[in-house]
Amino acid sequence: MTPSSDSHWHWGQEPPASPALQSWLHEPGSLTRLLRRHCRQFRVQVLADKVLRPLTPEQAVLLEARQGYCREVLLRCDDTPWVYATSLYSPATQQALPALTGLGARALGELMFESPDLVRTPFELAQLAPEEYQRLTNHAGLAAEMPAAMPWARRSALSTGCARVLVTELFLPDSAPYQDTV
Ligand SMILES: C=C(O[C@@H]1C=C(C(=O)O)C=C[C@H]1O)C(=O)O
Repeated sequence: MTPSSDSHWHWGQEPPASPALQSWLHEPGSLTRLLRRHCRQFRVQVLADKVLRPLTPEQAVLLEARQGYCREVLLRCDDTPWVYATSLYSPATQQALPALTGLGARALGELMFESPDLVRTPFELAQLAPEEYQRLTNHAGLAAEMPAAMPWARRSALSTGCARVLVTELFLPDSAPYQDTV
């Protein structure tokens, strides 16, 4: 499952009402850096790092390629998974930025935000439907309880030189700072 290209995720939804969540969803800097500021111990848990072949038609359009790579992680703060993230990129990007492959527990954000020429596209937002959330929790091995409010995700492409990575980040329901009520 690769949410950035999964047609079950309805991108382009209206932003949520909570100001805290709004500010997290629109944070333009490195999310890794922001998360590190909010916990004692930050950890990247790699769920998958794989070649996508063949691509779905939507992935092929997003990547402008016939095959691609997908890294799937949980960003854990003091061991609690706060963010589920996927990164999709093409073979051309892999060649332009070979360090992308085999990053292991090093955060992709730390690699990309090192580049002074890094730019990102405007964020698209999606709120998960309960069945999508259930699918994802099964897939990622997360606690399966249904949250009171469905979580929000954002996606944006990060580019540096010829490298372009489509990053999708889902803010998991927990006692994280972005869960402040309105
Ligand atoms: C894109 C960033 O990096 C984060 C780290 C990721 C990883 O290590 O695979 C994936 C997505 C991001 O949430 C960031 O820090 O902004």
